[in-house]
Amino acid sequence: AGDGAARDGFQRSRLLPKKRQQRQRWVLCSLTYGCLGLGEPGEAGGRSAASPVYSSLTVSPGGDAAVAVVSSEQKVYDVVVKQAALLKRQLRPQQQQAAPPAVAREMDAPRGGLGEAYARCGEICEEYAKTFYLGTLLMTEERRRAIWAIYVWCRRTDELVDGPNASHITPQALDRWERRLEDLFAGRPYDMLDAALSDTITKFPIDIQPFKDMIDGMRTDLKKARYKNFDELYMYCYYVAGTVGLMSVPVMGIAPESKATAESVYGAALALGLANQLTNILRDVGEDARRGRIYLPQDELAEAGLSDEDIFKGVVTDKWRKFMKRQIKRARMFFEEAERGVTELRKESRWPVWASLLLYRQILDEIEANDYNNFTKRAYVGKAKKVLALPVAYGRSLLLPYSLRNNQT
Ligand SMILES: CC(C)=CCC/C(C)=C/CC/C(C)=C/CC/C(C)=C/[C@@H]1[C@@H](COP(=O)(O)OP(=O)(O)O)[C@]1(C)CC/C=C(\C)CC/C=C(\C)CCC=C(C)C
Repeated sequence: AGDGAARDGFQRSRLLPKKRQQRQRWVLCSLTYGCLGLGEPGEAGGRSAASPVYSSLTVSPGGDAAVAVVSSEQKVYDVVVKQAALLKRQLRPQQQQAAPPAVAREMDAPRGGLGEAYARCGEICEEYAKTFYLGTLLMTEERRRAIWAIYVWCRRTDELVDGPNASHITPQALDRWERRLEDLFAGRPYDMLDAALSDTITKFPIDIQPFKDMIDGMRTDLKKARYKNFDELYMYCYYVAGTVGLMSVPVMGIAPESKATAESVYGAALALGLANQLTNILRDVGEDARRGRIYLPQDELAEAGLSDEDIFKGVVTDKWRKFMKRQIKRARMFFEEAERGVTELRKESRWPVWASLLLYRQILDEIEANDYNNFTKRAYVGKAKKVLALPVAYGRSLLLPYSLRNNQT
């Protein structure tokens, strides 16, 4: 169903009436302006109504402005629209309407079965992401357990390509992982941790598509070690991190008092995932290069007069500093885009999101403080700064949703 919908989305975006194309383009501009090297609005080369925002927007042979090649942003935006529509209708996709599996019902006792499965998810989450885990403790029990279950599925998926057995992972293994995902969405979990997610999807309107897309991202990671331009990198970041934002919104919930559209909240969640992943990439340039990987837009590297060899050599030069400044600026734009959306989440869900946003964004400051040496130094946010971020995050979580301030929507 997810694949079909994605195809529909692709077709739809090619055939969008002009007005809708313009509206979508505006929304996407707000997510991407500056991201293609454009300056601030009003700056020379900045965003204007005529700015070519999409890297792959083309003009048809007849000269008629048309979206002949759909950009990654457009494709992802179609997913956002679909996810938002599902949430609005509080409709579960067909796979999720299956009755809870017998195995899950038997396991619903607080200490045995499902209770234990969720507890194990919590332990894994605490082990890998302590600060985030602490943040989830503020959420209602049902939401917290659901976020843990999603976290564990994402972590396991990531471990397939990034963990100790990564060198043995084949596309076939990912196909098997995807079949397992389909089974758990159909109420047939394979193991205890899958059972927690299988239960979660019966409680929240979570769609399978972002999960499938994450697996697709891992497939990309197996075969692709270079990204031609930001459009390609954008797609990769959506697959491995933007998807996490889309999976999380139905659980975190939009505040009942919020006047924001579901689309804009999903857009913000996507932006936060992208911002986190771009930051992760910038922090890990040296580490990735040692594995032969360069998750940076090749065309922008070339524009800056840099080559793969320069990355492998790992010497900080003025060219590198200039290149990095541009990349950091882009990542910060996505964080900014996400901020408004966090205020629209349910009050009790905001703290962990603010905490992760503030902490992850600080990694960018640390890269600057290291004079852009991300080849041999790992940008790291110290304990004191981490601790300080928590009350700041808490303070922000008390703020009124942005859509309620001065009648903004
Ligand atoms: C509150 C919160 C942050 C919830 C998300 C919880 C969740 C389900 C996380 C899953 C993370 C995960 C294991 C993803 C697998 C792919 C991957 C590794 C992505 C990278 C994460 C960090 O990785 P890692 O732990 O290896 O990093 P360190 O090396 O330890 O630094 C990513 C960079 C992506 C993370 C993306 C998010 C957390 C998405 C955030 C967006 C939301 C929660 C939506 C919030 C809603 C609005 C409206 C803004």
